[in-house]
Amino acid sequence: MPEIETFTDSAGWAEACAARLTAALADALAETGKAVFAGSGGSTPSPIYARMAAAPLDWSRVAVTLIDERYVPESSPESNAALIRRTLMTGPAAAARFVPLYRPAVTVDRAAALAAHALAAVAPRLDAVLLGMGEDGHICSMFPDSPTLKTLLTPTLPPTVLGVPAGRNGRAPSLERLSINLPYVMAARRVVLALTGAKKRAVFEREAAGDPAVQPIAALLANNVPLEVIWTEKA
Ligand SMILES: O=C1O[C@H](COP(=O)(O)O)[C@@H](O)[C@H](O)[C@H]1O
Repeated sequence: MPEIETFTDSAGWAEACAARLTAALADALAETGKAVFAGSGGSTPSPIYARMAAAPLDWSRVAVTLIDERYVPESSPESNAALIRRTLMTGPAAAARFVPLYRPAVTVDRAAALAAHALAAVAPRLDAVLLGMGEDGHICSMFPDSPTLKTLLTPTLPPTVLGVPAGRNGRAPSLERLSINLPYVMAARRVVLALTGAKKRAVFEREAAGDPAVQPIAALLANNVPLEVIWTEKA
């Protein structure tokens, strides 16, 4: 079980997450002259993004992408791209280049192939990754019960982006999705998992000990992803 770094205040939690991620981007900029950040969507990361946006990085040399996306255009309130543009890519950070996962293609699988191609051109390796986790244990768009889960969790594939179908019979996800796969996370320079709330902490602790073939968190740990788990009771 990895250490869960615990913060009693949400500001300290957001600050700690942002500091780890921007330090990884600064290291990459110093070593290679460029850096790639992949962020999560959902309700958790906005305070982290607000703090990252204030970091004194040369954002013009940073590429920003997503760990997963709903298969919707940026005009949709479900769009993770819209969230990250609004909360991270502001002020000096607006100079960063955004690499979207969503593409208005004929199918979600075709869109995933186009996104994988675009991402590979700028990011054979991600320098800083911010993961979130749903209360059902999904990370990225690796949903328990999804037919794409096994492929997304196969550690021997090359890093790529895959289409994820909507769940059937009321199961998550409600929309088609796009997701990076486990090898992208495994190859990353630094990976932060930002958790909030007692329920997610309990899910994490339970899933960490689970079957890596069907539980994303267990798969990350089994494949030695250097996960930095940072938790606070309330965001
Ligand atoms: O659908 C998603 O959910 C997870 C968790 O979201 P949250 O609202 O519980 O913070 C998120 O990490 C992922 O990027 C997003 O697409």
